[in-house]
Amino acid sequence: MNNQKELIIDKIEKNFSYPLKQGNLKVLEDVSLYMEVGEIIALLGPSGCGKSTLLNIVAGFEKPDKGQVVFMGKTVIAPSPERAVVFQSATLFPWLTAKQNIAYGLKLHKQKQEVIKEKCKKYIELVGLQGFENYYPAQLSGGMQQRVALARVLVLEPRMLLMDEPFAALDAQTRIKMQQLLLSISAQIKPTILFVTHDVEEALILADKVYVMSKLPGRIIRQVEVPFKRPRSISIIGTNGFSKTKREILQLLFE
Ligand SMILES: Nc1ncnc2c1ncn2[C@@H]1O[C@H](COP(=O)(O)OP(=O)(O)OP(=O)(O)O)[C@@H](O)[C@H]1O
Repeated sequence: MNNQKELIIDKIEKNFSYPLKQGNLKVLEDVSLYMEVGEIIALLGPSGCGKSTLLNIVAGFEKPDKGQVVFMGKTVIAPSPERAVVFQSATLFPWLTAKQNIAYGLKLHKQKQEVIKEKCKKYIELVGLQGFENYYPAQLSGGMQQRVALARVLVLEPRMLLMDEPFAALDAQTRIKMQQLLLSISAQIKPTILFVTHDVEEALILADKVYVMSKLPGRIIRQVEVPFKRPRSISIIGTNGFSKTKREILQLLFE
């Protein structure tokens, strides 16, 4: 990774609308977002405020009406493995084992067999999937499937992870385990992460900064600095700083 202060995204995206039969639906308005290398940013806002749309624009799936996404000095014009996306549902290939799912992208990029073997081993260990390599997705729990989905993108060593409510479908206990896993991955390989959630606690556990969005059309109404240094653990929950920042964000959301 480059120096921590490098600007990774310079997003000067004025507006974004979806064309509908009954007229354009304005989804985003005057949104600018800046990220530094290794930083975790949470995008938090009410349902339907445009969080996923913003993430899709950064991923290169959608184009802004005005403005641009600049990533490592270049304008984003299409999706790239450098900006890997993790969705709420793991979307694994059901006919491939966990290991084969993880190796798939490397094979597609025509990597050498020994490189595939070495990288799969590294990332299977990183996400804690040892012993489950040869299981098929249907034989794995929801949390394990999300571990495979995470390893499948990490193995491509992207500069940025775009995560769209990746833990929202999991039960509360598994969700906490996955948050701990992401904190540990962040401490070990420091990927830059844009994380969409509508869970205030999740945003505070994971992020360095929380961008709070308004209702539709989505605008960024506040950038909240999370007052906890890294490495961090979920023991920050329940501290005074955590409760105070949570209250501040909830007030913004309900204003
Ligand atoms: N492909 C599309 N065509 C038309 N409208 C869309 C499309 N995708 C999303 N929308 C609309 O754009 C708005 C923003 O949707 P988006 O999914 O970005 O919100 P969100 O904040 O991620 O929501 P949630 O938290 O519920 O997932 C919503 O009103 C949604 O109905």
